[in-house]
Amino acid sequence: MVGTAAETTGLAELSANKCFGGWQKRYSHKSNVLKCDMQFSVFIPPISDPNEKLPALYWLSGLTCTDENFSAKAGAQRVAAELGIMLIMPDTSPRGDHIPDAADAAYDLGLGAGFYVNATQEPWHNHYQMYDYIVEELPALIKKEFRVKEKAAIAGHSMGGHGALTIALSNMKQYCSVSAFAPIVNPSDCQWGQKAFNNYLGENQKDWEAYDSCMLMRQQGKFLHIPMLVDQGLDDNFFHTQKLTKPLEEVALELGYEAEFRYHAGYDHSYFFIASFIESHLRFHAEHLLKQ
Ligand SMILES: N[C@@H](CCC(=O)N[C@@H](CSC=O)C(=O)NCC(=O)O)C(=O)O
Repeated sequence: MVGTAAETTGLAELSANKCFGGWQKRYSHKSNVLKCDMQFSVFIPPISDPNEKLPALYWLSGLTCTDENFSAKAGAQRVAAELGIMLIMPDTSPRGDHIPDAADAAYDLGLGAGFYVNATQEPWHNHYQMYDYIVEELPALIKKEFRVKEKAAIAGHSMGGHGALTIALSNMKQYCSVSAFAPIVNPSDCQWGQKAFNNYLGENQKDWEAYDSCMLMRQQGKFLHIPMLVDQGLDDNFFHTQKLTKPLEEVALELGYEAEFRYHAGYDHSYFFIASFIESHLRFHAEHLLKQ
């Protein structure tokens, strides 16, 4: 189907590499939401029945990443091919010379650090609408260009784990399952999150609650449930300082929200950690994706 609606979406294929019987591909397109050209990567598993809709998993990457870190480093394609899961890997911020960046080009604000929020503050709000891009614009494009099942799974790492959890907890009917590696779960109470939220959302901390997993689980988790898996390395140097994983587990325990939190001795914050456990995340999501 790719290419048939290229004129209307501005979708262009940048690269295609055969991989485990499927295809690793990269596309660019015009984003109306972010007001810039964006790139994203996909892995399309080997397809036996072209009429069947593919189960799809969105992967949200962390600070400094593009759409390419996960496809190059996580080693997810072999198991995604076996399970027949399509992987969709967006970029982490709007891109281009006209896009505002941190004044000092800091790695934790601006380009590569969109935090999956809809910014309300100058100079960010005109382009930094990553929440709407991930929840609405990109899925609409994917559904137009590929045959995918109605509900997707969503996963991510660190800032991307925060994105996956907040998006899933706010849109439990759109996603079938969520998982995260070393997610920032309480951004309102750590340096990375406070810096981003002060800049993108302003000083009123009430406006931060819609993007804080702990707060969202308290608000939504009493009434609704989405299957959740979280992995955390115990040698992760950001574990305590950036409020990764543990505060959300505490809320889940308090509410009786069923979710699996796993801690792994010796693992750090890197893609080596992700590569070590990505297979079980894919199998976890496959179970829920294939129920549709
Ligand atoms: N450069 C920074 C840390 C940057 C970093 O560790 N980025 C992680 C995500 S951290 C949270 O969102 C990452 O995925 N990097 C890309 C990679 O391919 O490893 C520092 O020096 O502290």
